[in-house]
Amino acid sequence: MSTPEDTGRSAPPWAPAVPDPSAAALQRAVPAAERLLAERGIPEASVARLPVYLRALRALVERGVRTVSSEELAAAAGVGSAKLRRDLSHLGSYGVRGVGYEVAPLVAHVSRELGLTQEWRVVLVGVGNLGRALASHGGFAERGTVVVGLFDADPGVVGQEVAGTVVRPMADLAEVVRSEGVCIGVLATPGAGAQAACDALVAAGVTGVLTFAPAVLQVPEGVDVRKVDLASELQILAFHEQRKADAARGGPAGAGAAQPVDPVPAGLAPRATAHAPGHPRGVRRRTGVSR
Ligand SMILES: NC(=O)c1ccc[n+]([C@@H]2O[C@H](COP(=O)([O-])OP(=O)(O)OC[C@H]3O[C@@H](n4cnc5c(N)ncnc54)[C@H](O)[C@@H]3O)[C@@H](O)[C@H]2O)c1
Repeated sequence: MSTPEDTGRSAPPWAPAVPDPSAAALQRAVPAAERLLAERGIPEASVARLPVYLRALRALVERGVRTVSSEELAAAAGVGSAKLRRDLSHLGSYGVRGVGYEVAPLVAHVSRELGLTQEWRVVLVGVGNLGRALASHGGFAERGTVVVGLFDADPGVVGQEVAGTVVRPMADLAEVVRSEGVCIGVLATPGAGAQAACDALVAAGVTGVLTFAPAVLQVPEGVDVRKVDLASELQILAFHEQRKADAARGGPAGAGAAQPVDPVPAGLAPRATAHAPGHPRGVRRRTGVSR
């Protein structure tokens, strides 16, 4: 692939396009990553790498670095430089030959594309061990999100103060989502209560759900679910450790080497972010694989 960096094409204008009213409405209603996928046709894998680039770029800003080559930035982000150039070119962001990328403008550009220049208001449902830890996590604000409500179904939990916020009953959820302009909900309930809590979030008007619960959630078309699954991630690592151990013993699994007790299903390959566009409208979508 001939890259603009190689051909010396200059950087595009950084100024944001003036949004028309419908685009502005869409921006409020739909998570930024979905916009990148749906409107711009940017591959999901590329969108998923943008936060990684942003983290690496922010570290460069903190070190006072003003420009960075694609090779340096790719190394900092842990990807190949050709992939990085291709990903950033999807945003219309091209390095300049002999200079690379200007760091600060690129931070602003990627942040804007990821919707991080606006504040995303989030509610959290399920204020147990994990929910309390998440609510107390200070990193949300740095990433452009702010938790505006904590909710739980247990009357014994409702009314407690967690990280400076009083836990509210589920009956208040719809009102808070509406009045605070919330479009993202975080689920930290046990698996058994997850679908009911997810349904409550969706009924309240939430269109993006981040779930930590070990459950397959069903949501209507137009609602995005991302699943954080610690157990599966560990299982994937264990699978790869097993393969490395097999290779070190000089043969593939099966040549006398121990087999994984519970091999990782193909759909759980590392970084699997299957995007399944084009679901028939109105059909509830299963979310066994994180989107
Ligand atoms: N994904 C991960 O990496 C990861 C890591 C740790 C825990 N977890 C999962 O997170 C979940 C929470 O774990 P925990 O240790 O905090 O559990 P917990 O029992 O301490 O807390 C769960 C809370 O959810 C509330 N709840 C249950 N059903 C509800 C519903 N329908 N609506 C609203 N609130 C409801 C309960 O009242 C409780 O306060 C579990 O499913 C656990 O498996 C996931």
